[in-house]
Amino acid sequence: MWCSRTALGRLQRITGFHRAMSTLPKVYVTRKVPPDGLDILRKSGQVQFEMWDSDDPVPRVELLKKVKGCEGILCVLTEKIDTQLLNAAGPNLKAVSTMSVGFDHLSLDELKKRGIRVGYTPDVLTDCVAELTVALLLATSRRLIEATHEAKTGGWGTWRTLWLCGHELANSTVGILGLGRIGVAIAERLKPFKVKKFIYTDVAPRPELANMIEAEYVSLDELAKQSDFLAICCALTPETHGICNWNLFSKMKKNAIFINTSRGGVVNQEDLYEALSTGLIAGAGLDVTTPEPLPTHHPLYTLKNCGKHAHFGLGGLDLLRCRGGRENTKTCYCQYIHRYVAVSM
Ligand SMILES: O=C(O)[C@H](O)CO
Repeated sequence: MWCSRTALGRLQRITGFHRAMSTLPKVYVTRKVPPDGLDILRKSGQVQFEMWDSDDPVPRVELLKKVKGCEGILCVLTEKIDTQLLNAAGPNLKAVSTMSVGFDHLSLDELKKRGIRVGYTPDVLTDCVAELTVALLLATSRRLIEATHEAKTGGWGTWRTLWLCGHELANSTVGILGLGRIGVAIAERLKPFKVKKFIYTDVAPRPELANMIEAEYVSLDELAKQSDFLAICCALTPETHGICNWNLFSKMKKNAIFINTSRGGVVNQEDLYEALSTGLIAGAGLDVTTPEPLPTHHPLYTLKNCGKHAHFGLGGLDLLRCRGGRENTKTCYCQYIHRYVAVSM
């Protein structure tokens, strides 16, 4: 059902001309978004919109039908905004806005070619992803998941000298692949654990960010060789797709802990499995995988040294986000939808 509040007087002030409700630009919202955000869209009087009112993704066939003739699409990261979808939407489409920090599900070249404006939500998750990365890093290096399992299944026998010994952050070198806001936020949180050195790699040095955490720029090879803990924080792009592969793992230290909170696609999972099962690296903490969720019979689930958070998948971030700062997140979403309305006109 298409909904709108015409607020025609306001609309006339903004646009300078009268537009009947039926001619208001159509926006398709591909997922249930927070009510406050939706209210902004509703009250703007600038658009009529329809929303897929569910927490589950809209089926592709339905999506292709619904976007037909729309001027705006407000989507989330499960919707591939590609040539097929843009063709289905047709020439009216002026703006696509995604409620996500990552935008690897958008075909940017195609959008650019068609002159369609793009919005996304940088910053809204910086703190929660940094917290989640630290949580995964500590859980993996301190073997919390393994220890809980042992305690619950009777494996906790007498005290043994080296049983379940973990890996210490104190005096360690922490590597960051892809230094952006999230990488900086992770380093800021890890610093009090007495980390000796932060190193990073990216397409080019980023001195303004690196200075904030006194991080040294190194090559990818050096990052692999020197890191005791390696946090993957890069965006998924054609260049980073599968960048964490055998070549990288084989250069890492045997005691290294690998943490991925970016996108599953940056990791070659077969290579990661080999690296973990043969003891090439000590452990991995994964928030993201390919696919999501990872099938329950996946080999990674059989490994003790793989602290997978992936059964939460991306929902895991939502969970933490709600715990960590619900109000703040709501505000950010609303600002974002506000921006969307501005962009769509
Ligand atoms: O890109 C994002 O916004 C996050 O990965 C969602 O959880």
